[in-house]
Amino acid sequence: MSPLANRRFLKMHGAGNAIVVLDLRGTSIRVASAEARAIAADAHSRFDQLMVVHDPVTPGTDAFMRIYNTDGSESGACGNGTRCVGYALLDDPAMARPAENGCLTLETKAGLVAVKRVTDRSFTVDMGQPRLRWDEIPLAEPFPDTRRIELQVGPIDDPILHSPAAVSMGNPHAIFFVERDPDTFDLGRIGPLLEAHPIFPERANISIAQVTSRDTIKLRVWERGAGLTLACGTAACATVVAAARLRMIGRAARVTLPGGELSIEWRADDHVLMTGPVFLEGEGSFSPDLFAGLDG
Ligand SMILES: N[C@H](CCC[C@H](N)C(=O)O)C(=O)O
Repeated sequence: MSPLANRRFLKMHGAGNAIVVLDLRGTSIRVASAEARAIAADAHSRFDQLMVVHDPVTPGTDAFMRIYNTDGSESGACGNGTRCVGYALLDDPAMARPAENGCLTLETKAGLVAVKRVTDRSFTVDMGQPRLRWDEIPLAEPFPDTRRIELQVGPIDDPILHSPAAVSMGNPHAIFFVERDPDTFDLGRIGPLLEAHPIFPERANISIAQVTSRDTIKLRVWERGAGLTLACGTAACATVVAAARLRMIGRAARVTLPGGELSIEWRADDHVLMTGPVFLEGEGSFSPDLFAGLDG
């Protein structure tokens, strides 16, 4: 039987991004991709991202966090999920442990992030520094200027979308800036075509953004490994960085997504701060049946 059977999880969302939080600290259990897919497929534990909390690896950090998408793939970052983990490790009766001045340092395979409570249902995450060089994003070709890369959708002489910005927040993002409402684009059709485009050796999250003022952006996202979601924290961060690099905004903006609003600031020290809501929907435990017949 899977060691995940009967383990407790929190069902949450961050601005509509469906998140499941699982605490595996004190165990050597690792979640296999097939197990993550099985959890995502279950109505009670369906998620856009599964956030798994493990014992800390690097001294001075509070936990190591593994992040799984709906398709079982792993990501180095998840902004909305990190806020939910902040709630779980600071406020959940079973998961909470004392934290230095209410701030947690979490490690992922992409680096360190820090999360703290702002109010009982709002958290701020220091998402670290954006990665802007082509080989850090990564891209398959050496674009010297990643503020606009050569990629387009639609007829060569009249593209529907073209020249996206490329940014990594620990995970790869391509952001198309458009003049009209992002909702008028069929991202459900365009997203999967671009997610797996050869220019993105690790695939990519695909965003369509409209800068609506010097400090407001309307954003729609097709997420790598999860599809259309109601919000994507790292995409919001990547979009603010990209828009600031293109001088379309200052260094801070309110980003409106279908599931809610996130406040993003690209601080002068190059760290990107994201503030947004968390919602606890409930808790549950994984039925053993979920993992029946899974190999490995
Ligand atoms: N799908 C993303 C991970 C989750 C990002 C998103 N949910 C967020 O809040 O940042 C990826 O594979 O890079």
